[in-house]
Amino acid sequence: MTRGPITVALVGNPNAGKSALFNALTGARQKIANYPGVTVERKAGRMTLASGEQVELLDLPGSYSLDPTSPDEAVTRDVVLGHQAGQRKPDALIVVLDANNLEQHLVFAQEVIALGLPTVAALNMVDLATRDGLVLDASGLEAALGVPVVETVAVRRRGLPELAAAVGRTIDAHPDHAPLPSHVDIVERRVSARAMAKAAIISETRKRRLHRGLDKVLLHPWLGPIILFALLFIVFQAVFAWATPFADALEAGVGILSETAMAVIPAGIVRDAITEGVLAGVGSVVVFLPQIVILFFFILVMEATGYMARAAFLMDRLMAAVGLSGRSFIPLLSSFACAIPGIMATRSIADPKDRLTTILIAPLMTCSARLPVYAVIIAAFIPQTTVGLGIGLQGLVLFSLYIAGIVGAMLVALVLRRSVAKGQASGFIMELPRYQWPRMKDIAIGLWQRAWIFLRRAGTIIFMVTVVLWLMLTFPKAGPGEDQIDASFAGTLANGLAVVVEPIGFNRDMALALIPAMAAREVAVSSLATTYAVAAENEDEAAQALGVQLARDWSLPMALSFLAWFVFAPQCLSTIAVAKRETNGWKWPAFMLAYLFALAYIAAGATFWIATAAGL
Ligand SMILES: Nc1nc2c(ncn2[C@@H]2O[C@H](COP(=O)(O)OP(=O)(O)OP(=O)(O)O)[C@@H](O)[C@H]2O)c(=O)[nH]1
Ligand SMILES: [Mg+2]
Repeated sequence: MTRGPITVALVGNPNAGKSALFNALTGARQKIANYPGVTVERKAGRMTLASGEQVELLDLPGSYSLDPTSPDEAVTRDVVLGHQAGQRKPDALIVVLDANNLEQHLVFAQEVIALGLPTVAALNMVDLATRDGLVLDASGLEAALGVPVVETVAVRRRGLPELAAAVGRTIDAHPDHAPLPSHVDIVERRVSARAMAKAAIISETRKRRLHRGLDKVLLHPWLGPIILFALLFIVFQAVFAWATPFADALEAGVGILSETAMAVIPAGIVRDAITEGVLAGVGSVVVFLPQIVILFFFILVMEATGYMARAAFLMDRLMAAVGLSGRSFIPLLSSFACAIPGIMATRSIADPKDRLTTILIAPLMTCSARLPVYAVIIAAFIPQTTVGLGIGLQGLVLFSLYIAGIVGAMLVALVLRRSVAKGQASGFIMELPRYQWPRMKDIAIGLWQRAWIFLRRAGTIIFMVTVVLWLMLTFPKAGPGEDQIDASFAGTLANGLAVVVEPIGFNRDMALALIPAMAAREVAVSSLATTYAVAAENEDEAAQALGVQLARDWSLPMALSFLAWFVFAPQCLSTIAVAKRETNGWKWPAFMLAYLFALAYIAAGATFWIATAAGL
């Protein structure tokens, strides 16, 4: 039998080091990088076997299965099965395994070996395994897989002659290709991958074992989500419990500034602008700095330790259930800071409908700008009691608001994926980073950045909007016996809007806060503070904390309905603008605006009427 030029193909999971091996074996310069999905098409090169025979070597895109979920995986399947036009089935395969992720990589390796082509396994990246204290048994693995296993370090060219020799021997030993019937399904392959990976370990350091044990618990199908939920719960408890002394100190500081302004600035418009607008308004927002810092402290620690990637892994299943892929997790997670970077991060999502859905639900993740709004209302209306087990009621309510946003987002995604953004969930497998202790310096820098963003917002947009609002509340001046707010420009507008929001329990002052809050969420707090300061009959009343004034003027159902509104209401105008840029038009931002307003209206209304009916 005559053979054409012999073709050997490199296959394996993404990021196994196939392209690095390809370059080392052929002298080519294929792009390699430390993330999955670098190679997206087949590339050919020449390599020389020990016999001096020249063979064609193919570098293929990484793949998790011969049952492809993406176009690049389809390339691999077509080449390996000989379905590629103008290309024979390869004469041999080199399946590349990452020694550090053996269990995961062996799943696909078994599927490849079952094809029955002459196959050699390259146990790659053994240098990293050795560094981490993992020693593997290549010959044991060879017996388990039924194909030669050669240890390699592609980037140091180690094991390459041995690999080429093994390939030559295997081709000679298998003159024809008789596919083995394969009755093994993916679940069985996973089980045997786990057994083989375990059996292949000769020795492992305690640290590595500890990390694996940690993953067993944290990624456990039901224990993992419970731990994640519990952790988040603790975070929100801490946001209230730890922040209180700092927030009180800041509030006292703002109070002192206000008194000083009263004392040194002669009565008049300038003093009012400073005390009612800047100090009452902007000051009421700045006092939430501690809460923001504490929330981001936890987020940064979870990211730095490697836990956040595991949370994404856990969430993948939930996301798939609503038709989203785990790729949406990171954009949605960033949206907890702010929807703008979140929406921009959706660029990493390949599927356009997946991406659109993620953009549309990103505003439902509770951005940090909403934290002051939640915190001020909760502090004013929810008693500082515990509900047993030392669980604070205030933290619990805050946690529920975040959960309400997430649940809302999942439900909306479910609907969107069955209507305007119809599509199937695509699979998502990610490499999990190593666990490590967070570096305090990195955390400190991250916190400083978040704090600075918050303070800069307070000093710019929140400041400007509040001052404009103060002007609109102060003019025109009320006649004798007239209410200053009702007489003002802002009050006139608010009274108009109040007609629309009255059915959901909002009063004039709440309606008034809604419009400027479109510029930045926190402005809802500063505008309430400014409104009450302007409306105050005397200086003592004006000096009262915002919380006291809210508790006096609002009922509990009103407060709850205001909270419900902010869970769903569309975010700031910048978010809408980014959505327009990322979707190339006004259609989707308009849709987003409409559905979020509708949801907010319904949720706030339902909350108000249910709370009222319950006698709260
Ligand atoms: N330390 C070490 N690094 C390696 C080794 N082999 C590959 N790498 C690195 O691993 C990363 C992934 O290598 P690639 O060759 O791009 O992986 P690939 O399998 O082609 O990945 P895809 O094209 O995404 O499927 C790169 O950063 C390589 O430098 C190795 O043996 N040791
Ligand atoms: Mg590659």
